[in-house]
Amino acid sequence: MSRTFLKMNGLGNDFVVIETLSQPFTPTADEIRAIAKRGDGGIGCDQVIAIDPPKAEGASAYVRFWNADGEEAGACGNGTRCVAWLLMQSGGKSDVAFDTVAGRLSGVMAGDKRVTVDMGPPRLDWTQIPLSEEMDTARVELQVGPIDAPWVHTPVCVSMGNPHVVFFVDAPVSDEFAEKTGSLVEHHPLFPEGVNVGFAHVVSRDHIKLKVWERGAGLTSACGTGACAAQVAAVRRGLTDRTATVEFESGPLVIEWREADGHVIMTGPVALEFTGKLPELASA
Ligand SMILES: N[C@H](CCC[C@H](N)C(=O)O)C(=O)O
Repeated sequence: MSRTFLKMNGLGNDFVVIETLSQPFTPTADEIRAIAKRGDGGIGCDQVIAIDPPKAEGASAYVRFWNADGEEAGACGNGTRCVAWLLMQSGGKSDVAFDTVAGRLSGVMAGDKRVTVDMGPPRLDWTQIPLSEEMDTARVELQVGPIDAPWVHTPVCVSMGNPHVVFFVDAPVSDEFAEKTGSLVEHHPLFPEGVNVGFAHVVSRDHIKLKVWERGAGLTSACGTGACAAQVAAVRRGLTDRTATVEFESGPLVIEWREADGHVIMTGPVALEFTGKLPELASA
């Protein structure tokens, strides 16, 4: 039986979203890679997302994320907004909650095709990123490039249910720089589960320009959890106030690291590109 999918994106970070209510979806890594492949028979996306039946009271669904390289990811902020929007649209609701491996997330409508999601609290201890050795995650001993003149150094690490390392840079970086440097850091031994690599330029106390090299997906147009991590990192360093616009070349997200409960609240757009039928998958 072939499955329907929805092709969606958040600021160009794109997803193949599969509803598995009628038939369980247990893809192999190869099958995820085949779906995510751009061209050569693939649909092409940064992440694949499955919306499964709920497992717990109060949740509308259980949601799983895979990167284009076939590996599961614990969180996906732009994807979370897209899933929240889909569940609210199909349920005729203006708010929704669903579960992921990283915990319960919730969303509310914030305008036409705009969604605010509560991404939960950041995890800040070295064991929660995780790092391979004990370190102060607000000033991580890591540098990239020549020893005496590193290209980037002393980042902040934050987990939003997935690992992020944020380097603060004096000016927005080029795609080439993000690819060269991000690909070196993604699998650095300091990050036993790999890491998403953000390059954040703080414009003012409420404005960050960000570019992210994503674990398992490479350079993407935008990264929601990366934006959350960059804002948390900037607040930890005293560089921004609690709410900031985190701007990608493809557009902005508004991120608040809420004082009251420590949760990170993200607001941004969702886009539905098209729907289609997945090619027959052997195991899924
Ligand atoms: N694009 C996603 C991030 C996916 C993170 C994934 N690359 C990982 O391995 O954690 C977002 O909007 O948050």
